[in-house]
Amino acid sequence: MEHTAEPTAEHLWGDVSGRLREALNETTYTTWFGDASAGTLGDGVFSLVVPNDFTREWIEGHFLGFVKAAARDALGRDVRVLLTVREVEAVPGELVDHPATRTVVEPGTAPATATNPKYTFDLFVIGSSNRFAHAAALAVAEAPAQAYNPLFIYGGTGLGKTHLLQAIGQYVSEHSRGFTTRYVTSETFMNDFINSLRDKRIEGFKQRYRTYDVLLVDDIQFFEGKERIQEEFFHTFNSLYEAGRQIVISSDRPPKEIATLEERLRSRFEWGLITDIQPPDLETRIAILRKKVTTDRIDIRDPEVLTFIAGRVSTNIRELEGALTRVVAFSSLTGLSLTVELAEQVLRDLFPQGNPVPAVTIASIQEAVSDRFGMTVAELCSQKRSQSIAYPRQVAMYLSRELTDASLPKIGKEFGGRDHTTVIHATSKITRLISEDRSVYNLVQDLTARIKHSR
Ligand SMILES: Nc1ncnc2c1ncn2[C@@H]1O[C@H](COP(=O)(O)OP(=O)(O)OP(=O)(O)O)[C@@H](O)[C@H]1O
Repeated sequence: MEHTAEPTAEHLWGDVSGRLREALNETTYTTWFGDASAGTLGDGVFSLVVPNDFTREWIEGHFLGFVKAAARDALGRDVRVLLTVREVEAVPGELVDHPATRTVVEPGTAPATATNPKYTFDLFVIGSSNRFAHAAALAVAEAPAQAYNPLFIYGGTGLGKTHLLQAIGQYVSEHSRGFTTRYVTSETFMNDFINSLRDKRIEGFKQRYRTYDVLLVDDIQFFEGKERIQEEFFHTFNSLYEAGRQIVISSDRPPKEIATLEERLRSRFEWGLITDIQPPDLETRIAILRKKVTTDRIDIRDPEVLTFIAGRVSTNIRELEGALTRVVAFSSLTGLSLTVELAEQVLRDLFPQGNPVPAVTIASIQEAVSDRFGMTVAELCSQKRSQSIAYPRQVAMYLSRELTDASLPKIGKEFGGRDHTTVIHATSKITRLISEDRSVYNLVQDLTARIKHSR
């Protein structure tokens, strides 16, 4: 860089990022530096702003030398490089699952769970197992508070409840201008309530939750045994209902099976429509994989590969998608073509044919992962955030999400009482790394095989 005066931080970052791009491969660069931006430059210190602590720790652990060297080359002298984490604030009215009261971004957590853009009606595959739930959700989205109110959708893990709830939210936001929509997990609702009590802002909480035109509450079974929050939800429900606003609720079981659900709340849920989602049949599973292949632009020439995967993974769509991801990752990492034989090789240990596999527990995953990394389960679940512990923890959270029935809040709780957004962050990060980094892919494959065979 030719300069006489001190360049700005932006100029320096422009130069440094160009050098990093050349030194690292494109994927690595995008993964770790794609969201970085220039901070400040002065007094011999260059600060670089990154989106979260996970990225900060990873860069510090792996690339700090690179960044320093690139900055030295660009400036012609040494500077200290300081990484800082970007502050994120919730945007009022945005369709996010994020308690607006919580502004502190915990290290290692995703700041806000922006609604997944893929959770739309267009990308939801209809089959006999979900036809009715889909039709009810669409009717509600087209005419909030007119078709079915409340709409209660229940079904086993990974069968598309969150997808449908968020599809309603996105549809209303796009088609009914002026309508306010909020998607929350029941855990977020509860945390929001608790924080408002603590901060003496309960009026604000009530005002907010009681004025949404469409309120979508996911995984309501989390309210089980929590009387105070059930009472608050009861009042929220009544206010919304009386004001002609739409409420949509999901749960892993029907209201009558949620033990200790207050009777008056249970009967409110029965005012509207209760519908279930069942595990998809083979045809639907193949159609879901086809849709995913098209959406993600995956190049699969042999259609038998999808039939094979759909035949192996039968109950949980999240697992089904996970199986596809692994097969595709293995093929692209090894350069081998995507055939049924390759899929069979990748899935052999993970989804053995024939004998039904007993359920995997979070505890068995924690044991296998901590054993592999030479640490104790207590350390794995501790509050420590160093990279050497955070990474195994994220792998274990990813496996818990993929291989067990546990909900996001439940997984967070089992890993030292963490927020469910931490689990979302961990799973999306590891999902991405699996297809980019052979060692991560191998690790996840080995661990899965070990966990499945240890029972
Ligand atoms: N019918 C469908 N068509 C396309 N994709 C689907 C369908 N059903 C589920 N999926 C996909 O399967 C994955 C799991 O679905 P989702 O998260 O909505 O399940 P869930 O029922 O909310 O599970 P949990 O109770 O564990 O939260 C998502 O990636 C979702 O997009």
